[in-house]
Amino acid sequence: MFLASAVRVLRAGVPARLHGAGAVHGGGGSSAQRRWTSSVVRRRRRAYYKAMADPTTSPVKLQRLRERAARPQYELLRYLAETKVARVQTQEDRKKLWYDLRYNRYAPLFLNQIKPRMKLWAAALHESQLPLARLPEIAMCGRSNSGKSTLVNYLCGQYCASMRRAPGSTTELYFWKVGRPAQLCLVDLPGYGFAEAPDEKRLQWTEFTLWYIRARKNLKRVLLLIDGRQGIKPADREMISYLERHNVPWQIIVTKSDKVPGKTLAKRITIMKEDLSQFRKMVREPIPVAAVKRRGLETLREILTELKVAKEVVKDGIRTMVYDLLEQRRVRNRAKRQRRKDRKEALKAELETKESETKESERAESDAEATNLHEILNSWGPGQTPKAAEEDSSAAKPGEPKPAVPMVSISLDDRDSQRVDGFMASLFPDFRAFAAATASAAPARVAQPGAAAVRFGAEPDASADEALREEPWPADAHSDDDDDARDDDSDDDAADITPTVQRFEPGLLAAEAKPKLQRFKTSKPSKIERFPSRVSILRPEPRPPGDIVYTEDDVMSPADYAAGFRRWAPPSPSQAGTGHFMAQARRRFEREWSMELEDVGLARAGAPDVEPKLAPRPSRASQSEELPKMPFVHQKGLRPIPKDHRGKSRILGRRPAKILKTKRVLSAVKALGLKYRTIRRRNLGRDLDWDEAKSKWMSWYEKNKKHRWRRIDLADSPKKADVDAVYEGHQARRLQRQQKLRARGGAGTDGRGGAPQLRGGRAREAVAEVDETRMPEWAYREGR
Ligand SMILES: Nc1nc2c(ncn2[C@@H]2O[C@H](COP(=O)(O)OP(=O)(O)OP(=O)(O)O)[C@@H](O)[C@H]2O)c(=O)[nH]1
Ligand SMILES: [Mg+2]
Repeated sequence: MFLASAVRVLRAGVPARLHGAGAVHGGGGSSAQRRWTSSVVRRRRRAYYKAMADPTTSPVKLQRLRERAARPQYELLRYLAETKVARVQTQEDRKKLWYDLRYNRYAPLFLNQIKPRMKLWAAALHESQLPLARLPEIAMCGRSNSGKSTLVNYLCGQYCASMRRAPGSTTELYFWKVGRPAQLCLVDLPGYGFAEAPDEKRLQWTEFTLWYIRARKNLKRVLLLIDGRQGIKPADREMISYLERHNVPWQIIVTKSDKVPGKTLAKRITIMKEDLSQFRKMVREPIPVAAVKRRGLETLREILTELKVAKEVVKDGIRTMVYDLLEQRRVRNRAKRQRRKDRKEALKAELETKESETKESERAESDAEATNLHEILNSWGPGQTPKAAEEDSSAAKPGEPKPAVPMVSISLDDRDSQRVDGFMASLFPDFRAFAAATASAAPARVAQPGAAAVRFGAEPDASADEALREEPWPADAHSDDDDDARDDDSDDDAADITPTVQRFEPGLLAAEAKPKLQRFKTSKPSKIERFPSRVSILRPEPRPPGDIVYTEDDVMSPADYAAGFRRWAPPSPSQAGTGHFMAQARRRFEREWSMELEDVGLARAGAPDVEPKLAPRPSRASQSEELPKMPFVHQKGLRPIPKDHRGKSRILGRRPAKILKTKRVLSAVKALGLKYRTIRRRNLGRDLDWDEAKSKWMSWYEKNKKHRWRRIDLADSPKKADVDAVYEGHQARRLQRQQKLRARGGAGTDGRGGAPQLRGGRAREAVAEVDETRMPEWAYREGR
């Protein structure tokens, strides 16, 4: 009695009783209970430590012992008890679940949308088939049959991705856009490990999946799905180390939690946490979910909602939401470009103001000079620099003849040109004719803005003109250092008096008057980098050649071995065994990535990479006549294709599907379709029993849910109290039936508690009565 109650407490996994008044921590409960529990735990721990010390213990056994001895985290137990993710334990919970699944509408809130749309965007098995990197992507990754497609479906409350009991249902990368507007992309990856597919295909998708995970830039997170019943397997560890190596953020989702008792699940997750705490790219702790029971998905939805794309851009007082990564990037780049442009313009404006200031000051100086031009010309003598002339003029005696000026450089602007022209003409009568001749001889003489040089002299000299042409006019006679040298040169010219007159040309000056802002010219890149039109890849890394599955990071070095790390990886190649390395790695890869299947042992036995353990039982047909080994439907019937005739025979159909499991339909009612007959009834409820009315309601719901949601909203759903009554009725009838069977079976039971072995007419009777969905497990097993 006491033992039973203690077991019930443990099974229920109720934290209040277990820990608050707990069996483990003490306090509350009877002392006997406390002693009993702790001694069990102590015994288990002792067994675990002993097994650890023993080097011959297999890792599987060690793991099992560790799980038994582990103490589950209190928070986890609490979470499981609150969310009811784990296997149901009480009748009340079972009832509630049954009701929820049957009658509660499933319209989850995900990405702040009710039952968001789920649209297939692309199915890819090659780089060129990948969709544009427009949305943040979340990849579902895990071994085959771990429930990836199911999770994608149930997260959105839709049933778009195909799910199957057999592993290998997903053979391509499926990109599902979620939401309207789409805000997230869920990627359903094919599973690794054993799958019902040819080896070549399997390796192809594994390789492409690995490449995708490594190279996709907008992959925000990888959800690594672990089957709650099996825990982390070597293949999962390999995947984790792969993700760590390539810096991909990941987190673990423990699926099919509804199949594991709460306490076992809590222990398993506690151990998982302990083992995985060292990995730096694990973004969150493992989350248990039971997708088909719709439990524990809310937590995951919240986490994924954080990763959705929805950026707010406010411009000119208008708020816009951007639901696209590329658009986001474009907006960001545009803003960046605008900032750069603004900065450039500010700099330009600053420089212009500086330049105009200098120009102003120069003009002020030149104006001052121009007013004194007559005085200067009168005061300067030949062969003198203006400076010397100034010095001389101070010492010159009044009345003495002043020397002529060989050359003067004066800053002028085009308004002064007329004045200068007239002035020169007054000085030299033949100035105009000479200037016209010079202009026609050398028309393109470059004049500099803000500065004009005037040379005075008796005769125009061709050689001097040549010299002038060679020597460009100073760029800026007043500011640049290197132009001082040129000034000196012109002084030398002045010394061997070759005076010549150069006409000041206002037109040229005006054309060149625009300041050239050379320093703002940025060198443009020869090739403008654009977004790639289809794929975006983090690095332009080449795909690995088809055959290489392992790199040196994948192997276990002797140092690793000594430290006890990465025991699951193949050993690194040695001097002696280099040639065999790849073959060995491949073999190991194949072995480790094959998974333990839940209930398809038959398929496993036939799989090419595993030695068949059991010979398949010869069927009656094969005993009587020899069937061809590879039957193809041929023109002339079922026959194998002869090797040498390949290509000549016409294949009309595919090989028949491989049967993984045969399930006997024991319910005659169901087999004959009596209950679910399709005869149409006009009756809207009268004369129908509850089951019929309910199925009618459900079919009406199915028919209307797509386009007439409002009608459904307005209609009432079945009342819980009625449903409860029906459920109770079910249970009672079932019990009755079982008792009847037991009583009738009597001697016919197989000694295992009431599984009857009936023959002939009685068996048929029983078959007609027993509901198939409620049959115990033994009824499905092979050979019964
Ligand atoms: N009880 C239970 N069954 C589940 C759960 N999730 C998935 N399953 C079942 O597991 C089986 C496999 O599911 P899938 O979603 O096809 O698995 P998968 O990982 O996509 O498999 P592959 O595409 O072959 O890699 C289906 O029969 C599902 O009903 C769960 O949370 N609870
Ligand atoms: Mg799938």
